[in-house]
Amino acid sequence: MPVSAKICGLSTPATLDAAVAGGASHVGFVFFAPSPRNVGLDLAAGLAARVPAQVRRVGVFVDPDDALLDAAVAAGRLESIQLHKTAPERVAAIRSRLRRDTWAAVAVKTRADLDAARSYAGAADRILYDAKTPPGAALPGGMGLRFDWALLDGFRHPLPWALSGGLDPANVAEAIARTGAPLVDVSSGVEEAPGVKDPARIGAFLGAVTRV
Ligand SMILES: O=C(O)c1ccccc1NCC(=O)[C@H](O)[C@H](O)COP(=O)(O)O
Repeated sequence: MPVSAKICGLSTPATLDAAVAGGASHVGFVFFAPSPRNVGLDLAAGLAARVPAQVRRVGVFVDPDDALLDAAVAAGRLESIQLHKTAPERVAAIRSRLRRDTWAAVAVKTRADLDAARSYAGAADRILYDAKTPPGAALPGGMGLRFDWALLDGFRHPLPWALSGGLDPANVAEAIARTGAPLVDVSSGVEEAPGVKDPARIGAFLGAVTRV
């Protein structure tokens, strides 16, 4: 089964085009003002128009309100909603109201953190395992942090899932081999600076995934 890849935090036509050309299955647009990858509605609309039918547009949010979701879904023509720091009941309500493929991010540092994934069964369509960022960090994701992949050994995933956190062109093949991830997600590992994606690194990441 081929492994799918999401390139997250895209904010320019050139890097979006590199993700599409390299075979990304998903492209992510961040709607979170403190992020260096935040896209406004106009930018999201322009980027969304470049995405071909076979690639899914994912909006990335941190416990969003309905007004932001509605505006972003319309502007970015979002097919999937990725929710960080959002309680299961709220994830379920968003999924029910928007009727979109809905991902719940689970922040992982210890094995006990994985228990949170179970609470999203019936509420979300997919779990995104991501590295837990330190207390007080400005962002709950996109910080290039990795968690111990061995924590996933033997874990019974309650939903379809994806792996993220500190992935890059050099380690993604090992990550897939080690965890069996069906979908991998990257942001800072394909950047030259926070929020500045590098088309060559995007191509290298997707090439490494394709060769698995
Ligand atoms: O990327 C951001 O700036 C961001 C901001 C707020 C919430 C989530 C965010 N990113 C989520 C992602 O999907 C990232 O791809 C994931 O955390 C992995 O990031 P990285 O470790 O930098 O590859």
